[in-house]
Amino acid sequence: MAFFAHQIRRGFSSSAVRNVVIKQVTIIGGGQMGAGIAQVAASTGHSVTLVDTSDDILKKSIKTIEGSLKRVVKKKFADKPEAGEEFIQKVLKNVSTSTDAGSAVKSSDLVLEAIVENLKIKQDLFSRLDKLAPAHTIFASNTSSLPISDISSTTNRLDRFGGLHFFNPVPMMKLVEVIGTSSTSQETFDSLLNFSKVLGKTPVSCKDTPGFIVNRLFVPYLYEAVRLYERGHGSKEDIDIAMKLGVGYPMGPFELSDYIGLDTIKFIMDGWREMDPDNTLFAPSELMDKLVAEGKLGKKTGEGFYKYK
Ligand SMILES: CCCCCCCC(=O)CC(=O)SCCNC(=O)CCNC(=O)[C@H](O)C(C)(C)COP(=O)(O)OP(=O)(O)OC[C@H]1O[C@@H](n2cnc3c(N)ncnc32)[C@H](O)[C@@H]1OP(=O)(O)O
Ligand SMILES: NC(=O)C1=CN([C@@H]2O[C@H](COP(=O)(O)OP(=O)(O)OC[C@H]3O[C@@H](n4cnc5c(N)ncnc54)[C@H](O)[C@@H]3O)[C@@H](O)[C@H]2O)C=CC1
Repeated sequence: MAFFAHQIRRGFSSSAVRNVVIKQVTIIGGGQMGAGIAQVAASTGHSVTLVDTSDDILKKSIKTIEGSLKRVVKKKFADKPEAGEEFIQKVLKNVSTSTDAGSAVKSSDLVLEAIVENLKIKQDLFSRLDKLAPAHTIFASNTSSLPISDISSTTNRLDRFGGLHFFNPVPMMKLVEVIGTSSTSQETFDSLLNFSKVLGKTPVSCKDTPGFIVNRLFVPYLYEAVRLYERGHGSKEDIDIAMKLGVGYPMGPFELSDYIGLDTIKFIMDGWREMDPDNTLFAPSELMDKLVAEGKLGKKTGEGFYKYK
């Protein structure tokens, strides 16, 4: 019975199309995440089109991919530098770039969006692409915090829409959260799970709830670390050391906040507070607000909780 209910929830029907085997991938957004996802997809034999708003940005994306591939190859092909170089060239051949999302999606099995974390902009993008992509094409978002059902609501492919949430840095982090809404079909969900596995990642199944699994637990933790520091209960350095050596996290909460970007973390928390103002887990932090207002957003601006220049 439980199994049956699950199938209904995912919109399974006997006439539904079979699972889509994902070979051609369009990734919209060539920033931190999009470039990383493109690299991993191309490294695992997919044909990737990376889309952004300008050729200059796309040139930077390819440079990032090249730099990251060099780091991967240094380890993977430590004794065979020529094979390593061959691997890099092969991977780069699998990636093409475009500033025209509409044309790029026409031959795609999967359109994965990793653009700015703004609901309206994501909705507009998918609404436009919905009219241009083939019927079988699956749409997915890499959003950190927005409901997938809100992003998909402007399309007519609710059954072929899900979430694929990767982690930064994508080439190193093994997890992918696969998110199904109440309309995502079982076939779509399975295709996304399979795709994650083919990328060499470990997928976990998530509901379309705020922050899915990881961010729902981790964003309040990062904020509580800042509040603990604000209360004068520990220095930033000691809190970072404590979490690294006490529970084995690779980065302490202040290092990780700077790495992700304080604006991103604050944006997520502000959104959740708006939805649930009485939840004390979502309480603000004066220091976080002040640093973001001053443009001290972390590593990317040279200063956040720590200085990087
Ligand atoms: C969650 C809160 C809310 C956020 C909301 C938005 C965010 C999200 O929605 C979800 C997220 O992504 S949350 C962030 C998740 N990521 C983490 O927690 C990263 C934690 N840090 C680490 O795992 C390691 O420090 C790390 C792997 C980064 C680096 O390793 P190490 O600490 O050992 O330092 P390194 O010496 O620099 O690196 C060691 C070797 O790792 C390889 N590597 C690192 N970055 C790479 C990259 N980008 N590409 C390819 N290879 C890379 C590399 O082999 C490096 O060796 P070298 O190249 O010789 O240095
Ligand atoms: N940074 C992180 O640690 C993580 C971020 N995410 C999510 O991934 C998404 C992207 O994040 P980042 O890569 O960090 O952002 P980013 O700012 O590094 O890159 C976003 C890219 O999208 C491009 N872009 C914006 N609007 C566009 C449009 N309409 N069409 C084509 N390209 C467009 C921008 O030019 C930029 O290159 C966001 O939804 C974010 O919440 C998810 C996991 C981790």
